[in-house]
Amino acid sequence: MPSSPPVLTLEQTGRSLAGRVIVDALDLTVGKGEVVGLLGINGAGKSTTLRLVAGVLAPDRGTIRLNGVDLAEQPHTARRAIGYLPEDPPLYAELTVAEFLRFCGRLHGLAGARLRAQLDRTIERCDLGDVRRRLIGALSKGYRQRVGIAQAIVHEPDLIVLDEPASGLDPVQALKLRALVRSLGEHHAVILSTHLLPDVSACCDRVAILHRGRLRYRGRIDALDAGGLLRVTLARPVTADAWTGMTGVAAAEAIDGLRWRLRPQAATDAAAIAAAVVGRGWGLVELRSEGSALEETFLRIASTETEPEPEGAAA
Ligand SMILES: Nc1ncnc2c1ncn2[C@@H]1O[C@H](COP(=O)(O)OP(=O)(O)OP(=O)(O)O)[C@@H](O)[C@H]1O
Repeated sequence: MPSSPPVLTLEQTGRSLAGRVIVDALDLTVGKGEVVGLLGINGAGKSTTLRLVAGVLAPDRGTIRLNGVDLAEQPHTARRAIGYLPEDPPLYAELTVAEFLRFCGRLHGLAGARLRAQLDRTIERCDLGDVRRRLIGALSKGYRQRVGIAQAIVHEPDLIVLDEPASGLDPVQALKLRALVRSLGEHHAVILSTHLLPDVSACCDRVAILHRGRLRYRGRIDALDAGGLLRVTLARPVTADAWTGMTGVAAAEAIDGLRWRLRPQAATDAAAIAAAVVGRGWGLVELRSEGSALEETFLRIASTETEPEPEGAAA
């Protein structure tokens, strides 16, 4: 957890559109050096939240502060600290990658040697060197997403806002993109929206689960990873009592005589549990992860129709 004050602070932020409350009572912080994932099903309010954060849509209640500056009171100062990749990146198909990024840098007030240096740095960070002279309209979806991210970071903003950055990418491109987001999180505050659990597990430090416009859960990813369930298949039947006291087992539930669902005390306990089962001669047939606590939490929240659930760990 970063020790410096948050780059982004939302306090009881909300917005209605067309007479309907779209997001409400959002309380969230994002600090330098962390990636926060905003997770939610289609229509949960992720894009609306990010539009508010990026300053392209004004909240009608609550506040949003960038480095302590109220986005509503000083929009120009606050927005200088933001880089935004919307769901549909605003790219100019008829420009080359370098031309487009130079144009974006100028819009953010960069010029001369500083602009050239930032251009080179951004192209290198986003791995766009091979295509810098190619027309954007001729690029693959994966490269276009990278150009979208490049335009969001060319001015070195404190806060990077990414709306579904991995959407529509093949698995290889998605992996590369997650690595890029992870690296951006080392020096910036990053908030990204997604409905993909692997995105959150792979590149976020914290997750905020949004459902029907309200934040229903905020917590650290490592805390959720620690609670993942294990499914164990044995060659011989054992009793529930037999699991009691085994190092690393927090709870055990029988699926049938030979299959068990275990909750380990920590992710690293899976190896210890496997060793203990083998040591007891129970005939270990299989031990595998059965969905993470993140998945469990997300699916539980996403299946609620009306009343908000109590919040999980506060971020
Ligand atoms: N300009 C608007 N006017 C009226 N309703 C809107 C407007 N923009 C968004 N909405 C509604 O707000 C809700 C949340 O939309 P939003 O795009 O923020 O969700 P999302 O979580 O990003 O969804 P997705 O994953 O499908 O992109 C939806 O029901 C949407 O129809």
